[in-house]
Amino acid sequence: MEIRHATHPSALAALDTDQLRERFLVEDLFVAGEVKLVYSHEDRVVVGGASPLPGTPLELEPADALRADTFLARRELAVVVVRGSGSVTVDDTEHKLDARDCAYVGRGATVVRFQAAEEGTRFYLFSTPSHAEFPTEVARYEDVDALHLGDQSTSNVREIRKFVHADGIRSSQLVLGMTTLAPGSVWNTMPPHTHDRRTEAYLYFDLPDEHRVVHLMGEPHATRNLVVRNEEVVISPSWSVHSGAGTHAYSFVWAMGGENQAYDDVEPVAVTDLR
Ligand SMILES: O=C(O)C(=O)C[C@H](O)C(=O)CO
Ligand SMILES: [Zn+2]
Repeated sequence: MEIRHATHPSALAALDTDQLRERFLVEDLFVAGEVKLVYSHEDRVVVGGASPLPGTPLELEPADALRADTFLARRELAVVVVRGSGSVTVDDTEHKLDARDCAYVGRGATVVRFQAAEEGTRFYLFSTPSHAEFPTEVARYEDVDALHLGDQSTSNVREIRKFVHADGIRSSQLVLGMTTLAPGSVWNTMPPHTHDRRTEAYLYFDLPDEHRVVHLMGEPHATRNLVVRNEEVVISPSWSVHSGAGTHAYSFVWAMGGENQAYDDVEPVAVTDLR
């Protein structure tokens, strides 16, 4: 498991492009036949990718950094299928998942196993510390209500689906959903925002290989950008704006952990105040 330390916002100005990417961008999360994990000290979130080959399941193992016998001894986990289809087995129960479906696994589950039903299946993992037990649940993409946001004139028509949240699948602190841009729309999260009480990670997916998302981060008065490929993650500390424009439409999984689960507890930043 890779470890990433927390960053004070004042450090940002001195970071060159490579250093900025090393701290906030997670590349190469999906490697065939492997589970890859990155532990961030920003709210102690873990992002990961499980990419099993058909017929060879992969298990979620505890890592040294957790000092625990099982990965979920003191944590909770959400799993989203970003490519292909398969299943997640939690202890003795197998949950079949299609593309874009989400499974929540609560604290205390001992065995979590990923199986691919087809070549190229990829499971995105997001985990936070947990101080209470909640049951394992599955949210099917098609069954989750879509919130329609944005406008064609501002190139940000998009659908937001909340999977794990205060009024959906219950959790200790984890909140997760998915946003999909309409064809021709490119901007997410406009106006951008910060949320001092939560760290957030965006996993961009369904972006053609020859396209990129230019993701804005940093304090609103001093933004920096990360050029992001398909299936890469940006970690946004609580002080960082997060918003992006693609050279093509795309989807992303947004996931948060921290002080509260209030989706609306944000500090919006007017576009005209961005620098
Ligand atoms: O496009 C959007 O707007 C989003 O998806 C915003 C995210 O849900 C978010 O940043 C939640 O804090
Ligand atoms: Zn946010």
